[in-house]
Formats: sequence, C-alpha cells, structure tokens
Amino acid sequence: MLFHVEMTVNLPPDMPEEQAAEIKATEKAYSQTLQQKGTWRHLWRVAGSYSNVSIFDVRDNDELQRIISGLPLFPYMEIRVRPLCRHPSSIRDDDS
Ligand SMILES: O=C(O)CC1=CCC(=O)O1
Repeated sequence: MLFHVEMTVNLPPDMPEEQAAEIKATEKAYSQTLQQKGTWRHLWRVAGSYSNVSIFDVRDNDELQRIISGLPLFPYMEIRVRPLCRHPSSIRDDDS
C-alpha cells in the first residue's frame, strides 16, 4: 500500500543545538535504512520550508503507524497521511 505523507518539523526554539543535531542525525539514519529497504520510496524537501513529502510502501496502516511513530522527530512533527491508489490514466504499469 502506498501512502503520501507530509511531515512538518517544529523543533522547540529553546532546544539545545547539540540535542537537535543528534535527533536529526538519528532521524537521517532511520530514514536511510527504510529508503534502502524500499519502504520509504521517496523523500522530498518542500522548497522554502522545514517540511518533507514522502511516499511510503507498506503492508498496511499498522506498519505505517509503527514506522511514523518510531521517527526520532515524531514528537516534534505535524504529520498528514493520505492513502494512494492507482490513477486510471497512469502509464506506469510497474507501480502499484
Ligand atoms: O528534515 C526532515 O524533513 C525530517 C526528516 C525525515 C527523514 C529525515 O531524514 O529527515
């Protein structure tokens, strides 16, 4: 199942820089492991913001919830999830 997920990061302004850097590094490693597995298919920065747009390929809603709630930045993010299905005009037969 494919999901479009938009994440907006809102770190507290008083969070010490070192702590923020550590969380971001852990987040990067977490996301790169999932990207290598093909679970996190796309990761795009929304230009001009501290938001990303991502496409996840997961078994079900429970897997998506487990992954998203495990994000190190999860406590500091606003997250919007939208389920995707094939568009009838899509020419990409290899995508689902
Ligand atoms: O910087 C972000 O948009 C938050 C984030 C998600 C995955 C990652 O590596 O950073």
